[in-house]
Amino acid sequence: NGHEVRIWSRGGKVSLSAVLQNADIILSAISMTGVSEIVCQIQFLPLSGKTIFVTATKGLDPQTTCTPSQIWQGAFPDHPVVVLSGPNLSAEIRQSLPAATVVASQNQKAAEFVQQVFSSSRFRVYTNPDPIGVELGGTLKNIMAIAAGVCDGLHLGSNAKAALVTRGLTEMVRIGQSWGAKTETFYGLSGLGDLLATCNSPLSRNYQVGYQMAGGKTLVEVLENLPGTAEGVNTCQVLIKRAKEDNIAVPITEQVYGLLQGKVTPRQALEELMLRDIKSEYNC
Ligand SMILES: NC(=O)C1=CN([C@@H]2O[C@H](COP(=O)(O)OP(=O)(O)OC[C@H]3O[C@@H](n4cnc5c(N)ncnc54)[C@H](OP(=O)(O)O)[C@@H]3O)[C@@H](O)[C@H]2O)C=CC1
Ligand SMILES: O=C(CO)COP(=O)(O)O
Repeated sequence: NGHEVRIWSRGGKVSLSAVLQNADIILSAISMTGVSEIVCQIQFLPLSGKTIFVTATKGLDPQTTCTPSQIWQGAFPDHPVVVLSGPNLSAEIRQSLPAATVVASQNQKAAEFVQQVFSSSRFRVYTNPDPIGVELGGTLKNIMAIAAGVCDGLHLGSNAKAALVTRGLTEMVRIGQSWGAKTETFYGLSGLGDLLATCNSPLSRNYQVGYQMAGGKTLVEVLENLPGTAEGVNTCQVLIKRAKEDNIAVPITEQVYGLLQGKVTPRQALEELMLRDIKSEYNC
């Protein structure tokens, strides 16, 4: 959009301090494993008092189970933090194909500023006042995308896929409700929207993990050749721990966890889900 953009990565030659100097917006798109470390580094650097942080990471911190925006906000309580999340497969964005996304913050003015900065004829940006809901949508759908990859890898058909994605959304809503997110957020772009994109696209790394494991590869073999991060693998571990503590039913996540741990085969995971106690659609 004609803005001055400075990019930093740990392998580059520019210093983090020079890149951040007087920035209106600092957008972090690093994988979950690096978030706490970068937050710590930035805490010691001089920033403009007006800087807005935007976080695009989709994951949960293994130690604290915090979301990335909670980590940023905890470290920078006087700066607005905005979550950017949506059905945004990067290979399609790179081709200038049209896409939409959500920017969410407790600070409405900051969200509107970020919306203005990022909106273009190829990228339609909506604001939302529920950052935790938007963030959890993008994060939890990664587990469902692994399951969807398994479903397609086993050639289980369209009925099975529709059932999985729909029950996956129900599971995401249940977790979100327990963590203080708004239910309606999960029916928007950052929830259902991202779920549809990643559960149906081989471009999704998380989908690829499930698809290739259904084809007989181990997790280690899949990750060796995967381009980039499949956040769902770590998110699944963190969520299992947190769901146990909070007593939330997460049947699909449990089967994905068993699969990733090598404790069940894709077919066994399917059987477990199909043979659960029969119940009302409204019950978990
Ligand atoms: N908000 C959205 O709509 C979307 C969000 N995402 C999310 O964005 C995040 C990144 O995805 P993606 O770019 O595909 O992943 P990649 O694995 O391709 O890239 C991860 C990046 O994080 C950097 N990184 C990791 N650890 C550290 C660290 N300790 N210090 C500094 N940098 C670090 C890596 O640096 P290096 O190259 O040096 O290893 C790399 O540049 C994920 O959480 C993903 O889920 C993805 C798509 C859309
Ligand atoms: O979050 C994404 C698109 O919205 C990217 O999905 P993957 O991380 O599964 O590739």
